[in-house]
Amino acid sequence: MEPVVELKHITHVYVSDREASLALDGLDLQVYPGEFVSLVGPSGCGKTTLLSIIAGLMKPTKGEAFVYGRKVDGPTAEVGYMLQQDYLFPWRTIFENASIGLELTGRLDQEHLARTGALLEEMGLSDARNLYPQQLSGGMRQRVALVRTLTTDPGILLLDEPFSALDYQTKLQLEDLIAGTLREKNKTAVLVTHDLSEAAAVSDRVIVLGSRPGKIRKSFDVPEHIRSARPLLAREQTGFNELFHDIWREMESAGDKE
Ligand SMILES: Nc1ncnc2c1ncn2[C@@H]1O[C@H](COP(=O)(O)OP(=O)(O)OP(=O)(O)O)[C@@H](O)[C@H]1O
Repeated sequence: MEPVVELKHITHVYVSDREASLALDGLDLQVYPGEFVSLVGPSGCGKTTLLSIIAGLMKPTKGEAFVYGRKVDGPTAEVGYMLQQDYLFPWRTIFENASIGLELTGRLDQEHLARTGALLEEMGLSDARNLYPQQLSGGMRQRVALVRTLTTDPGILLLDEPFSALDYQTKLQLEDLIAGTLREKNKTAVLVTHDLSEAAAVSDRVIVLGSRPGKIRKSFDVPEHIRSARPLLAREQTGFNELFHDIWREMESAGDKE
């Protein structure tokens, strides 16, 4: 099977007036169709840099990134990006916020608008479509951000700590909803998170990065019976705690105990 995301020997150096810092050092990664992969690792190990390179927002200093076999040389509609902050515009209604990607790409037609409505409904937001972001809870706002990302139908979703600003219960509910929705739609996802339990519960594969410079230390395949369960139930499966502790130990030796 061909990977949908492929990173070949990616090295990235940030250069400022005073210094140069090596953020990623010769990193290789393949992500396969429909896979849900999490990246965990100590603060500063290059997770966000990696996502920015896949998204085409940043060119690596060395190495090449491919998406669907094509070399990445800028952002494309095939890759959606969801962040910790929802960046909803306070002056636009929920529907107008959700459909902004369509507007920007000139696809504000009946078919796409109907899809936006259907996605809002799937996310339990039908009643909120004419409200404004400030009238919504954090969890609802992140659901709007997901709808906004999905309206343009990207095959690949990059998720940079989308749950980390939420309270615990909302976070668990949203993990379930988002992971379930992405699997159902057969999307490929790369999630950056500091929460090891979240990584183990939502992913097919958890990749631990080490820092200074950022490199892959180890990749953990999540056993079939855990990954086929919804995230909330995955945490109750036999072997989940062992997997969590194995990832934790790897993180500890990566120099961080988050
Ligand atoms: N614009 C920049 N200029 C200089 N150095 C940077 C820049 N952005 C990131 N870095 C450095 O590159 C390294 C990797 O940063 P990056 O944000 O990718 O790590 P991260 O793993 O996502 O961190 P965190 O978990 O804290 O979000 C860090 O040492 C960081 O200080």
